[in-house]
Amino acid sequence: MLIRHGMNQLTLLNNVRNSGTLASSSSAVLRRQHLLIRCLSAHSYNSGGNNRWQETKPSMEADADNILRAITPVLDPTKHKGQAGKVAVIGGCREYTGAPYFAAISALKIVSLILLDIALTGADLSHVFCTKDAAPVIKSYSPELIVHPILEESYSVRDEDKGNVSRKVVAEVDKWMERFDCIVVGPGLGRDPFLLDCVSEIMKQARQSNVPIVVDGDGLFLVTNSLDLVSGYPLAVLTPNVNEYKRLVQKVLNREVNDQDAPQELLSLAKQFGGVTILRKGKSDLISDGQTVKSVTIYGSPRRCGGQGDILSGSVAVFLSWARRLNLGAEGNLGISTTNPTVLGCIAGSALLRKAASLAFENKKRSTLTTDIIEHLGKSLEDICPA
Ligand SMILES: NC(=O)C1=CN([C@@H]2O[C@H](COP(=O)(O)OP(=O)(O)OC[C@H]3O[C@@H](n4cnc5c(N)ncnc54)[C@H](O)[C@@H]3O)[C@@H](O)[C@H]2O)[C@@H](O)CC1
Ligand SMILES: Nc1ncnc2c1ncn2[C@@H]1O[C@H](COP(=O)(O)OP(=O)(O)OP(=O)(O)O)[C@@H](O)[C@H]1O
Ligand SMILES: [Mg+2]
Repeated sequence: MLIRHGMNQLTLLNNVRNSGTLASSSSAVLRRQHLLIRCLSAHSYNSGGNNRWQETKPSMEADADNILRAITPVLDPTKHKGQAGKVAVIGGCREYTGAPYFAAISALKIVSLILLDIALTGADLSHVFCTKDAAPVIKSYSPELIVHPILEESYSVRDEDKGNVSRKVVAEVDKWMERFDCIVVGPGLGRDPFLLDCVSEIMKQARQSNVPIVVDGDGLFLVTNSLDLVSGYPLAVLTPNVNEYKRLVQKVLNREVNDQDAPQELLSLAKQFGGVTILRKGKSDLISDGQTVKSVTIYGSPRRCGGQGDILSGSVAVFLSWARRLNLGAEGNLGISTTNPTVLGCIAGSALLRKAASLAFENKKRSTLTTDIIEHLGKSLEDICPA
């Protein structure tokens, strides 16, 4: 019965997707999909209630599989380059070249999964803006990524040149900004003060252009020290790990992390940030936009190899772009919580990564590496959303 119910939902969603873009679908189809999404979001931890974490924990779990099916576009032979989504990663410096690669290649792999002919359509989908030292290394990992060696660290710029160099860096990224569906700021960015100043300007430009921003890694270090960069921006997503979350709570809520009431604390943090979406990574991933809290507890992997967070940030960038295109809530009759594309993107990204990590661990056990998990992203999506 459960299987049949799942298949009916899948058929419904596939029908919706096959009927073309949502904009061109009939309003009846739209309403059906909205109803489904509303059902998916019916159980959540809402800011209005007095519920406590312990009481609501089971019902907070997002129906991640159905959300993934709802927001993943169908394989479409008519799609041309760029229509599947374009993501840019701002990160990569002398110390870290793996992190931006993991984020960018994950985004590219997921986007490619909905394109029939990657040779014709897959190029130019995933960009990396990094320092000059990091660029040749990142390029050598993958010829499919477009790598821009434009960021500068303090050691390579004289004080008197900093103004000019900064303007050049920002203009170079801005040239591309309109083409991106989302930017990911921070994987392997490092913490050089001059570089971070330039990245602050890039974030301001993205915000001005209404481009969603996923902030991870050292981007969170930057944001924790300059809250205004994302505060009140509904298209911002923060993806803190345990340390990054601790620093955010200390800075914004002015107290230590309280694990006894994790959902309420996350809700307060997102609210205090003016409605940005925060994905708190951990044994289970918790997601809040200040209105609602959802959890993803799908079994992942017991291996904690570095780089899984980077896969997550690249994946969230793609899924939130797809969710945004659905224009959920356009008819104004939806529940507010999980119709937020940034929340949907986080749920989908988290679920996909955890499933891929679990598949990789089945094969590689203790020797599982981040690259093995990336190899399983395709199967992980295929299992939920068959082509
Ligand atoms: N293979 C790679 O290239 C990887 C790089 N990563 C990147 O590594 C960076 C750090 O991420 P973590 O998750 O380790 O972050 P954490 O916040 O857990 O930092 C790790 C430790 O290093 C210290 N630290 C880091 N940079 C510092 C600096 N410039 N000055 C002083 N202290 C510093 C922190 O205070 C902390 O004690 C991020 O940019 C992240 O994206 C990770 O994503 C893992 C994979
Ligand atoms: N204890 C855990 N058990 C199961 N899964 C976990 C656990 N901790 C984190 N994860 C999963 O791993 C993913 C990455 O989280 P993690 O905390 O490792 O990020 P990170 O430290 O930023 O990673 P990175 O090394 O890429 O910087 C999250 O989506 C989360 O679901
Ligand atoms: Mg990280």
